[in-house]
Amino acid sequence: MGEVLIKTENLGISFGAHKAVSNMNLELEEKVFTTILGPNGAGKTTLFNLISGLLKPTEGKIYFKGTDITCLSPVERVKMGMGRSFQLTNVFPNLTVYENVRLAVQSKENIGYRIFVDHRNYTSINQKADELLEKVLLSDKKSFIASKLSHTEQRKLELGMVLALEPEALLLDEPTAGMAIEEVPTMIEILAKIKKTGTTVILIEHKMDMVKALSDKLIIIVNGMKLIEGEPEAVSKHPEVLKAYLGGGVIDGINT
Ligand SMILES: Nc1ncnc2c1ncn2[C@@H]1O[C@H](COP(=O)(O)OP(=O)(O)OP(=O)(O)O)[C@@H](O)[C@H]1O
Repeated sequence: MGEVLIKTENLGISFGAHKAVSNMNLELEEKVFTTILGPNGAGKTTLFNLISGLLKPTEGKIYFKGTDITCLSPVERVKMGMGRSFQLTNVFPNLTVYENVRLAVQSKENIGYRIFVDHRNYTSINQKADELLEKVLLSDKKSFIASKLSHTEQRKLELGMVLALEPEALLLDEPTAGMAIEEVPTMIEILAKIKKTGTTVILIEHKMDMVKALSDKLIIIVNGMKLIEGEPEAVSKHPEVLKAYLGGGVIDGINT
């Protein structure tokens, strides 16, 4: 078992009388690709919002590499090594693909506001930007204006920008949302490469091809609570999971 990177202890949040996430105890280990599954409204995105600091819990604690981060801001969590995609909100639409990624690399290097910078730094930034574009299969779109990209390409760009922050833990909320089914394999290819580098990925995803191809571990959430977790094969055969999803089709195909 690897080191626990993210841990939640009795984590919960209520919106008025509604408990969107409750009594959530998770241990997410480094280098493990974990997929969070659950029906619509189960609390998956809310859980991500809690982990990444966009929402403050009404109960419980969150730890990152053993440090209590419950009260830290999202930016402080990013600095500690947590990366999260934000559904295209971080892409600058009027800049080129290359400029977008360069800016993300620059922000990581913390030299964004320096006027006089050794040109060797720029060479290294350019090199990193090129590598990232290759990783997300966008090298051929480098000079395109971001707003002119297809939706799928924009999702890839967004991913490249999050990767520029070199996160140890990468939280991805439905990276294939809005994509045509034939475009899913390219996202699987990109995430498989990221997985190979040893990045810890926590994914929320409904597309079962993707879940099956990448997950080492599944966590099923229903009504804001963890129903079960474990290896995909075992989880998909668990009677409680079959009962919870009977007719829902949410886990169709995991064990085929
Ligand atoms: N800011 C908020 N205020 C009030 N209720 C909220 C808020 N955010 C989420 N909820 C509620 O919490 C519940 C969980 O929502 P959440 O978006 O986390 O579900 P989800 O599992 O991500 O669903 P989906 O798969 O549809 O994205 C829902 O009932 C939702 O309406």
